[in-house]
Parts: sequence; C-alpha cells; structure tokens
Amino acid sequence: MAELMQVIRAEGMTTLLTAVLVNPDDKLLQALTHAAKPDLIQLHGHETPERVAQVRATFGLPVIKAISVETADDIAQACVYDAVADYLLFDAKTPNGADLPGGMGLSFDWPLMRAWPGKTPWLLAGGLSSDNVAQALRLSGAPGVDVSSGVESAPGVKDERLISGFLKAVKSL
Ligand SMILES: O=C(O)c1ccccc1NCC(=O)[C@H](O)[C@H](O)COP(=O)(O)O
Repeated sequence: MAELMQVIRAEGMTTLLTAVLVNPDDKLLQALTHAAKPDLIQLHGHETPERVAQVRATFGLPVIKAISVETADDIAQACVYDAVADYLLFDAKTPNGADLPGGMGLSFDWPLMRAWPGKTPWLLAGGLSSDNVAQALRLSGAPGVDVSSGVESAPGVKDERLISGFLKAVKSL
C-alpha cells in the first residue's frame, strides 16, 4: 500500500477511498463505514434505484452505482439510476455463472456509451489497460475511467509499474 501511494503521489494525484460492495445489507455497510471510513461507496450488485437512494441517505456518503453493460439496451435501462446515484460506473457484464460481477478484465463495445443520455457523472470500466485506455476514452467519450485487472501482475495483485503506466497513459491525453 505504501508503494502504491508513492506511485500515485509521484503522478501528482490525490486519492479517495472507495468501498466496493456487492448487494450489501445495512449491517455490513454499518460495520465497514465505521471501520474503514471510506469516502465513497460503490454498489456493484443488483441494487435497485430505491436501495441506492436508501444507502446514500442512511450512510451519508456519495454512491457509485455500477451498471453491467453488454448491449445498448443495458445503457438505456440505466436511466432509472440517473440522478439517484452520485456517479455511474459502466462496466462489462460478466458471463452467467462467473465468480465475480466485476474485475474480470472484460470489455464492452465502447461506442455504445455515445448514446447515454443521462446527466449523472460517469466512469468507464472493463478490460482497460495502459494499451487501450486512450482508444476507450476516444470511442466512448467517457469523462473518467476505472481499472482493476489491467494494473495487476496476477489476479488480485496490483502492480505499481502497471499503475504508473496506466496513470501516465491517461494523463498524456
Ligand atoms: O475488482 C474486483 O475484484 C471486483 C469484485 C467484485 C465486484 C466488483 C469488483 N470490481 C469492481 C470494479 O470497479 C472494477 O474495477 C471493474 O469491474 C473493472 O475491472 P477490470 O475489468 O478488471 O478492469
């Protein structure tokens, strides 16, 4: 973690701590927000717009709602979260039966995001790396990005060299 913070500071960036959770109940959220004091909560499961609003109101933190995307219809249906979540994270849909709903290095068709009509600030995620992030930003029009496995040297192992390369690729645009 110390090395990671050095890399981020060396790139002249600040950090916010985001708690990423899948369909959490209030008990888990209570324990986590108390123990880790995150700056944001990311909901990466099947949370309804009502549940997103409830989490926001109950815990007093900004909420990022992840939207799983495979087709244009998935993006159109995300309108129900517009102005409910503080941020939306458009991520690739994982296959049925996958172990995780995110962090799998899968991409979706980036130009589909050009049809997103919402007003909520949003991020693009899914299969990004220093090699493709410029193209992803250009094709999707995303105002920001999120990355996980593209900066890992092995599953779950973040790599400071890959993180630095990713940050440089984004900052050079
Ligand atoms: O990253 C995980 O391991 C993960 C596990 C369960 C739910 C969500 C998870 N990640 C959420 C993210 O926001 C990832 O950064 C996003 O899915 C992009 O991942 P990747 O395609 O590996 O860059």
